[in-house]
Amino acid sequence: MRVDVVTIFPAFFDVLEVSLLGKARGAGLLDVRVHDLREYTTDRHRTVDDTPYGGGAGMVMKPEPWGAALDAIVADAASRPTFIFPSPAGELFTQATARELSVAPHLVFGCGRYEGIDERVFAYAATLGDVRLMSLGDYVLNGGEVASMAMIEAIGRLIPGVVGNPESLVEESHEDGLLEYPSYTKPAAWRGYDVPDVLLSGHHGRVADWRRDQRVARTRERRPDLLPSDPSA
Ligand SMILES: Oc1ccccc1-c1ccno1
Repeated sequence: MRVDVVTIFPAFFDVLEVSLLGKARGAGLLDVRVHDLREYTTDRHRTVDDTPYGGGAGMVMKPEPWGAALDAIVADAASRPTFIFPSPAGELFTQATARELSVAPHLVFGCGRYEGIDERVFAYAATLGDVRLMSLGDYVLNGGEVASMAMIEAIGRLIPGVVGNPESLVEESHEDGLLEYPSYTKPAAWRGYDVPDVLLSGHHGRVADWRRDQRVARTRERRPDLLPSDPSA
Protein backbone atom coordinates (compact mmCIF):
# COMPACT_ATOMS: atom_id res chain seq x y z
CA MET A 1 0.00 0.00 0.00
CA ARG A 2 1.12 3.52 -0.85
CA VAL A 3 0.20 6.24 1.63
CA ASP A 4 0.70 9.93 0.92
CA VAL A 5 0.22 12.58 3.58
CA VAL A 6 -0.16 16.30 2.81
CA THR A 7 0.44 18.57 5.82
CA ILE A 8 2.01 21.86 6.91
CA PHE A 9 3.71 19.90 9.72
CA PRO A 10 5.64 17.12 7.90
CA ALA A 11 7.91 16.48 10.90
CA PHE A 12 4.84 15.34 12.80
CA PHE A 13 4.93 12.11 10.80
CA ASP A 14 8.59 11.27 11.55
CA VAL A 15 7.23 8.81 14.12
CA LEU A 16 6.09 6.61 11.24
CA GLU A 17 9.77 5.69 10.81
CA VAL A 18 9.69 3.69 14.04
CA SER A 19 7.67 0.88 15.60
CA LEU A 20 5.49 -1.54 13.68
CA LEU A 21 4.81 0.76 10.76
CA GLY A 22 8.51 1.56 10.48
CA LYS A 23 9.20 -2.16 10.05
CA ALA A 24 6.34 -2.41 7.55
CA ARG A 25 7.94 0.38 5.53
CA GLY A 26 11.30 -1.36 5.68
CA ALA A 27 9.69 -4.60 4.52
CA GLY A 28 8.11 -2.83 1.56
CA LEU A 29 4.57 -3.48 2.83
CA LEU A 30 3.89 0.21 3.30
CA ASP A 31 5.20 3.07 1.14
CA VAL A 32 4.62 6.29 3.12
CA ARG A 33 5.41 9.65 1.52
CA VAL A 34 4.93 12.89 3.46
CA HIS A 35 4.50 16.18 1.58
CA ASP A 36 4.88 19.71 2.96
CA LEU A 37 1.95 21.72 1.60
CA ARG A 38 4.09 24.86 1.66
CA GLU A 39 6.29 23.32 -1.06
CA TYR A 40 3.28 23.83 -3.36
CA THR A 41 2.86 27.56 -2.70
CA THR A 42 4.16 30.16 -5.16
CA ASP A 43 4.50 33.33 -3.07
CA ARG A 44 7.57 34.35 -1.11
CA HIS A 45 5.72 33.92 2.19
CA ARG A 46 4.61 30.40 1.26
CA THR A 47 1.01 31.29 2.15
CA VAL A 48 -1.43 28.42 2.66
CA ASP A 49 -4.45 30.24 4.16
CA ASP A 50 -6.62 33.30 3.70
CA THR A 51 -9.72 34.95 5.18
CA PRO A 52 -13.08 33.22 4.66
CA TYR A 53 -15.56 34.49 2.05
CA GLY A 54 -18.74 35.48 3.85
CA GLY A 55 -16.79 36.57 6.93
CA GLY A 56 -16.35 34.73 10.19
CA ALA A 57 -13.47 33.99 12.50
CA GLY A 58 -10.30 32.20 11.53
CA MET A 59 -8.67 31.39 8.22
CA VAL A 60 -9.38 28.90 5.45
CA MET A 61 -6.73 26.84 3.62
CA LYS A 62 -6.30 28.15 0.07
CA PRO A 63 -7.23 25.77 -2.79
CA GLU A 64 -4.21 26.47 -5.04
CA PRO A 65 -1.49 24.76 -2.98
CA TRP A 66 -3.79 21.77 -2.39
CA GLY A 67 -4.54 21.45 -6.10
CA ALA A 68 -0.84 21.49 -6.93
CA ALA A 69 -0.05 18.95 -4.18
CA LEU A 70 -2.78 16.52 -5.25
CA ASP A 71 -1.71 16.84 -8.90
CA ALA A 72 1.89 16.01 -7.97
CA ILE A 73 0.77 12.93 -6.03
CA VAL A 74 -1.47 11.50 -8.74
CA ALA A 75 1.13 12.27 -11.42
CA ASP A 76 3.20 9.25 -10.37
CA ALA A 77 0.40 7.15 -8.86
CA ALA A 78 -0.07 3.61 -10.13
CA SER A 79 -3.83 3.64 -9.43
CA ARG A 80 -6.69 5.99 -8.57
CA PRO A 81 -6.19 6.92 -4.92
CA THR A 82 -8.69 7.22 -2.11
CA PHE A 83 -8.42 10.69 -0.59
CA ILE A 84 -9.08 10.85 3.13
CA PHE A 85 -9.61 14.27 4.71
CA PRO A 86 -9.94 14.13 8.50
CA SER A 87 -12.80 16.40 9.51
CA PRO A 88 -15.15 16.86 12.46
CA ALA A 89 -17.83 16.98 9.75
CA GLY A 90 -16.82 13.58 8.36
CA GLU A 91 -18.25 10.08 8.55
CA LEU A 92 -17.22 8.15 11.68
CA PHE A 93 -14.02 6.14 11.25
CA THR A 94 -14.44 2.69 12.79
CA GLN A 95 -12.62 -0.63 12.79
CA ALA A 96 -14.85 -1.63 9.88
CA THR A 97 -13.62 1.44 7.97
CA ALA A 98 -10.02 0.51 8.79
CA ARG A 99 -10.58 -3.00 7.47
CA GLU A 100 -12.29 -1.68 4.34
CA LEU A 101 -9.42 0.73 3.62
CA SER A 102 -6.67 -1.79 4.48
CA VAL A 103 -7.10 -3.34 1.01
CA ALA A 104 -6.87 -0.03 -0.87
CA PRO A 105 -3.75 0.24 -3.06
CA HIS A 106 -3.23 3.98 -2.48
CA LEU A 107 -4.47 6.31 0.26
CA VAL A 108 -3.86 10.07 0.38
CA PHE A 109 -4.41 11.84 3.70
CA GLY A 110 -5.04 15.59 3.47
CA CYS A 111 -4.44 17.29 6.82
CA GLY A 112 -6.46 20.46 7.21
CA ARG A 113 -5.65 23.20 9.69
CA TYR A 114 -7.21 26.52 10.70
CA GLU A 115 -10.97 26.54 9.96
CA GLY A 116 -10.54 23.91 7.29
CA ILE A 117 -9.79 23.47 3.60
CA ASP A 118 -11.59 25.39 0.80
CA GLU A 119 -14.53 23.13 -0.15
CA ARG A 120 -13.57 23.19 -3.83
CA VAL A 121 -10.51 21.08 -3.02
CA PHE A 122 -12.77 18.14 -2.18
CA ALA A 123 -14.67 18.61 -5.45
CA TYR A 124 -11.39 18.69 -7.39
CA ALA A 125 -10.03 15.67 -5.54
CA ALA A 126 -13.18 13.77 -6.55
CA THR A 127 -12.06 14.11 -10.18
CA LEU A 128 -8.83 12.33 -9.25
CA GLY A 129 -10.14 9.56 -6.99
CA ASP A 130 -12.60 8.64 -4.24
CA VAL A 131 -12.98 11.23 -1.48
CA ARG A 132 -13.86 10.41 2.15
CA LEU A 133 -14.13 13.00 4.93
CA MET A 134 -13.50 11.06 8.15
CA SER A 135 -14.04 11.88 11.83
CA LEU A 136 -12.47 9.99 14.75
CA GLY A 137 -15.30 11.03 17.04
CA ASP A 138 -17.39 13.86 18.35
CA TYR A 139 -14.67 16.21 19.54
CA VAL A 140 -12.50 18.90 17.98
CA LEU A 141 -8.79 18.79 17.19
CA ASN A 142 -6.54 21.57 15.92
CA GLY A 143 -5.89 19.82 12.65
CA GLY A 144 -5.93 16.60 10.71
CA GLU A 145 -2.47 15.31 11.63
CA VAL A 146 -3.40 13.43 14.82
CA ALA A 147 -6.45 11.90 13.17
CA SER A 148 -4.43 10.90 10.10
CA MET A 149 -1.77 9.26 12.26
CA ALA A 150 -4.43 7.26 14.12
CA MET A 151 -6.08 6.14 10.89
CA ILE A 152 -2.76 5.24 9.25
CA GLU A 153 -1.92 3.04 12.23
CA ALA A 154 -5.39 1.46 12.43
CA ILE A 155 -5.32 0.70 8.69
CA GLY A 156 -1.63 -0.16 8.38
CA ARG A 157 -1.66 -2.81 11.11
CA LEU A 158 -4.35 -4.73 9.19
CA ILE A 159 -2.19 -5.08 6.07
CA PRO A 160 -1.15 -8.75 5.81
CA GLY A 161 2.38 -9.21 7.12
CA VAL A 162 2.52 -6.02 9.17
CA VAL A 163 1.47 -7.62 12.44
CA GLY A 164 3.73 -10.61 13.12
CA ASN A 165 1.04 -12.92 14.45
CA PRO A 166 -2.32 -12.45 12.64
CA GLU A 167 -3.95 -14.30 15.55
CA SER A 168 -3.37 -11.18 17.64
CA LEU A 169 -5.83 -9.32 15.41
CA VAL A 170 -8.62 -11.72 16.28
CA GLU A 171 -10.82 -10.94 19.34
CA GLU A 172 -9.49 -7.41 19.54
CA SER A 173 -11.88 -4.73 20.63
CA HIS A 174 -14.34 -3.83 17.86
CA GLU A 175 -13.25 -6.59 15.48
CA ASP A 176 -16.49 -8.50 16.08
CA GLY A 177 -18.59 -5.92 17.89
CA LEU A 178 -17.38 -6.77 21.39
CA LEU A 179 -14.68 -5.22 23.55
CA GLU A 180 -11.64 -7.38 24.26
CA TYR A 181 -11.26 -9.50 27.39
CA PRO A 182 -8.91 -8.48 30.27
CA SER A 183 -5.29 -9.65 29.98
CA TYR A 184 -2.88 -10.81 32.69
CA THR A 185 0.72 -12.01 32.83
CA LYS A 186 3.21 -13.11 35.52
CA PRO A 187 3.35 -12.84 38.51
CA ALA A 188 0.13 -14.68 39.47
CA ALA A 189 -0.10 -12.53 42.63
CA TRP A 190 0.87 -8.86 42.69
CA ARG A 191 0.29 -6.36 45.52
CA GLY A 192 -2.69 -8.36 46.72
CA TYR A 193 -4.20 -8.70 43.27
CA ASP A 194 -4.48 -12.27 41.96
CA VAL A 195 -4.89 -13.50 38.41
CA PRO A 196 -8.35 -15.13 38.02
CA ASP A 197 -8.04 -18.84 38.86
CA VAL A 198 -9.63 -19.95 35.60
CA LEU A 199 -6.65 -18.54 33.69
CA LEU A 200 -4.31 -20.71 35.77
CA SER A 201 -6.44 -23.83 35.31
CA GLY A 202 -4.97 -24.95 32.00
CA HIS A 203 -8.53 -25.79 30.91
CA HIS A 204 -8.73 -24.13 27.49
CA GLY A 205 -12.49 -24.54 27.17
CA ARG A 206 -13.19 -22.85 30.47
CA VAL A 207 -10.70 -20.07 29.63
CA ALA A 208 -12.45 -19.46 26.29
CA ASP A 209 -15.87 -19.36 27.99
CA TRP A 210 -14.61 -16.98 30.69
CA ARG A 211 -13.04 -14.67 28.12
CA ARG A 212 -16.22 -14.58 26.07
CA ASP A 213 -18.28 -13.78 29.17
CA GLN A 214 -15.85 -11.01 30.07
CA ARG A 215 -16.13 -9.50 26.60
CA VAL A 216 -19.93 -9.43 26.74
CA ALA A 217 -19.97 -8.01 30.29
CA ARG A 218 -17.44 -5.29 29.49
CA THR A 219 -19.29 -4.32 26.32
CA ARG A 220 -22.63 -4.21 28.13
CA GLU A 221 -21.09 -2.04 30.89
CA ARG A 222 -18.90 0.33 28.84
CA ARG A 223 -20.32 0.30 25.29
CA PRO A 224 -23.95 -0.89 25.30
CA ASP A 225 -24.31 0.94 22.00
CA LEU A 226 -22.24 -1.81 20.36
CA LEU A 227 -24.67 -4.55 21.41
CA PRO A 228 -27.58 -5.41 19.09
CA SER A 229 -30.69 -3.55 20.26
CA ASP A 230 -32.78 -6.70 19.83
CA PRO A 231 -31.15 -9.37 22.07
CA SER A 232 -32.80 -12.06 19.96
CA ALA A 233 -31.02 -10.66 16.90
O1 LIG B 1 -11.37 18.44 14.82
C1 LIG B 1 -10.69 18.19 13.65
C2 LIG B 1 -10.04 19.25 12.99
C3 LIG B 1 -9.35 18.98 11.81
C4 LIG B 1 -9.31 17.70 11.28
C5 LIG B 1 -9.95 16.66 11.95
C6 LIG B 1 -10.66 16.90 13.13
C7 LIG B 1 -11.35 15.77 13.79
C8 LIG B 1 -12.07 15.77 14.95
C9 LIG B 1 -12.49 14.44 15.13
N1 LIG B 1 -12.01 13.73 14.13
O2 LIG B 1 -11.31 14.53 13.29
